[in-house]
Amino acid sequence: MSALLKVGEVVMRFGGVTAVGGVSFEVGRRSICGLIGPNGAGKTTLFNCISGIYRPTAGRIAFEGQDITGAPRHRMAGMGIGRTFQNLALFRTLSVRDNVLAGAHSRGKSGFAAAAFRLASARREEEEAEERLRPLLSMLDLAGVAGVPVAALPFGTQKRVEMARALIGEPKLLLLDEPAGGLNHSEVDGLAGLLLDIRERFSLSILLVEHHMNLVMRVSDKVVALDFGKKIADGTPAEVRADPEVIRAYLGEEAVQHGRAA
Ligand SMILES: Nc1ncnc2c1ncn2[C@@H]1O[C@H](COP(=O)(O)OP(=O)(O)OP(=O)(O)O)[C@@H](O)[C@H]1O
Repeated sequence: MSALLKVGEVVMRFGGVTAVGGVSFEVGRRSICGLIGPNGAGKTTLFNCISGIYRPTAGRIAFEGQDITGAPRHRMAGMGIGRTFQNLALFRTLSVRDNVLAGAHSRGKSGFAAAAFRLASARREEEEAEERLRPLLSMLDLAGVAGVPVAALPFGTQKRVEMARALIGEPKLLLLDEPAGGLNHSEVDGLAGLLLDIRERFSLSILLVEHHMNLVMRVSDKVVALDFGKKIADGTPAEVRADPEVIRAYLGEEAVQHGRAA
């Protein structure tokens, strides 16, 4: 079966800066792919190309066999691609429940006009979203804070709200930008289990940009490593961890000579 996501020779330049210099990789169906690399390697830029925030300077991105290169970000949820943001993008004064339901609206197929006139199709979509809401909140341990404004919640909880908002649209691909950023040890442990559960429960694929190496290596089926905008490794976590280029990128030449793993 063909890959869910195919990134082909993607280039992204900002003026004279080549942030991504011709990167290709694939994400398989129902798989978890970690995207790693030192600061400035091009991870977020590539992520933004995939999620429609940037139109790549060159290259092709295909999702379920369809060319989505340069497709606008507001179409992503409808196509089956959900994402979270490094610095969270929630409606801070709204409740958890309303934030999560907002994710269902961005995916809605009946469109703005139908919603505005509350046509039957839009009403049905709302009812379906309400039905998905309860099990989703309980899976993400948010049921007890459903009515609480997001701003009043700890950062780790807010991150789960963002994940729930992406999941209520029932994506086939979930893009997570540094989900472990700002979490403590036990929260990262919980996150690892949660990501594996989400993959099983929703039969989806996850592409995750993450600095927390332990988490990436624990949950990923494969890992893609970038450095200076180029792919330097692509393989199982064990292969990538032992790759001399990866060790050099993270720890420098001396570490390679001493055979230290990243
Ligand atoms: N909008 C932009 N304009 C100019 N240069 C940019 C822009 N965005 C990113 N860059 C440059 O592109 C390179 C890659 O940046 P990017 O943020 O994608 O790396 P990253 O791997 O996500 O880094 P980090 O781990 O620190 O988030 C860097 O040199 C960065 O300075």
